[in-house]
Amino acid sequence: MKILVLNAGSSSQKSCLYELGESLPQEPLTPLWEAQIDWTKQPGMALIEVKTGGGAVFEDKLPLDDRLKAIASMLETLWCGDTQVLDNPTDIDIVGHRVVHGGEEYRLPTLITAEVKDAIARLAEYAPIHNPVNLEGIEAIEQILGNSVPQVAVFDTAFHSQLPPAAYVYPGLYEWLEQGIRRYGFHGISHQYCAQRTAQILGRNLDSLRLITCHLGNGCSLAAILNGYSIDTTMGFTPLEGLMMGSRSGSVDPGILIHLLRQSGMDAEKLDKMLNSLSGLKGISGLSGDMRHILSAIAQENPRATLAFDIYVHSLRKHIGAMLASLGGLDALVFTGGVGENAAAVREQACAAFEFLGLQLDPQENAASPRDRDIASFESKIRVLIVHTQEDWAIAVSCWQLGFSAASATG
Ligand SMILES: Nc1ncnc2c1ncn2[C@@H]1O[C@H](COP(=O)(O)OP(=O)(O)O)[C@@H](O)[C@H]1O
Ligand SMILES: CC(=O)OP(=O)(O)O
Ligand SMILES: [Mg+2]
Repeated sequence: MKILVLNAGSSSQKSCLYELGESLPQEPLTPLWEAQIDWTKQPGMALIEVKTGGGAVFEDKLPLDDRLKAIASMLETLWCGDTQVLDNPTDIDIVGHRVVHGGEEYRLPTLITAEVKDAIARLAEYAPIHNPVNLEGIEAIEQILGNSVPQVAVFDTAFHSQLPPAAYVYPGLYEWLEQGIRRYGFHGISHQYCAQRTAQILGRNLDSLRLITCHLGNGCSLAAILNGYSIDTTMGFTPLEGLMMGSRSGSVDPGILIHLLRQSGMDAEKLDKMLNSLSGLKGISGLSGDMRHILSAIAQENPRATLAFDIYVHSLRKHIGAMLASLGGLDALVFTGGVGENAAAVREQACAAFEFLGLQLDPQENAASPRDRDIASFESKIRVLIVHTQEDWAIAVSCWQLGFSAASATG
């Protein structure tokens, strides 16, 4: 089965093609083809990068005015040119999409229909920098590949759909809950994949493990995972709550928002932009939301970059402490996402706060940032792992499990 995966983020559209046979391999497969469009790296331009399992590469630049055209150009490299891996677009059996907000209704991978698309559009109100671009990917496939290929939405909220009420009900008005204002949690595809991979790496059963998974990418969240179930998480009704992030504030006193709204000239749109796009590492450093830029500015003794890093670590430690309390103990702390997998200084400083529990990193292993490895010292009472998140692979597996093929879907 040939499975195309689209993972749309606020700044990029990533895509992979996997081929899966009749049984699921133990380890994630390397995609036959991988591509990415970066919408923000160069102002006014969409940068396309493609590589194949066979080592072919392709790069292109298109004006940003027509995003659909850029997506079409990216997908064409599947069946044309040096990166060709398919004879024909109709060779694609199924397309899987990461969809960030699935609300209360969508708790399982779901075949996309007009009704599902309406729900994704409706929920864009709560995930304004995510759901619209997820929908854009779905509509691009409809236009480029037609309606005969089945499309599946895999929701980032799904893994957290069994949180206990005390973790998902906000202590505001009871009516909030009746209106669907509750904690949903996000990055579920990544948290679930990393939990399963951790159990595999440790040679333990997931159903007897207490884990905290730290997804630290552009967006950042933690999950407290008990016996394979998410029982608490730091993101909430929207992907804005919790940890300090690249350009998002994470949790701030809601009184600040009331104060800002009362100030002349401040409205919901401006607040949205301020909290989602101009805050976090970017807002504090005044430089960038990219941890690599923050670390190099710290090396140049930039005081605002240092402050941004210190707040990031403080927020991370504090929220790990909260997840620890929800779990009542911990077998392994897991780092994933671009920052979690690569920034040794973040892991070192976060872990230092938990030495009193007998958690101890192996400093050399930590400095080397190895993928899918236990980096705790031999004596450590809590294991610490780096797991390379593979959301696209997890989406492909969900599609495979749904058991669709172009043949069965079209009868
Ligand atoms: N070598 C590195 N050292 C520190 N941070 C890194 C490194 N590589 C990537 N990052 C960070 O990872 C972030 C992106 O993480 P990623 O998981 O790819 O994000 P996304 O949420 O877009 O999927 C970047 O903003 C960057 O700060
Ligand atoms: C849900 C979310 O924050 O996703 P991302 O980290 O991709 O922005
Ligand atoms: Mg991501």
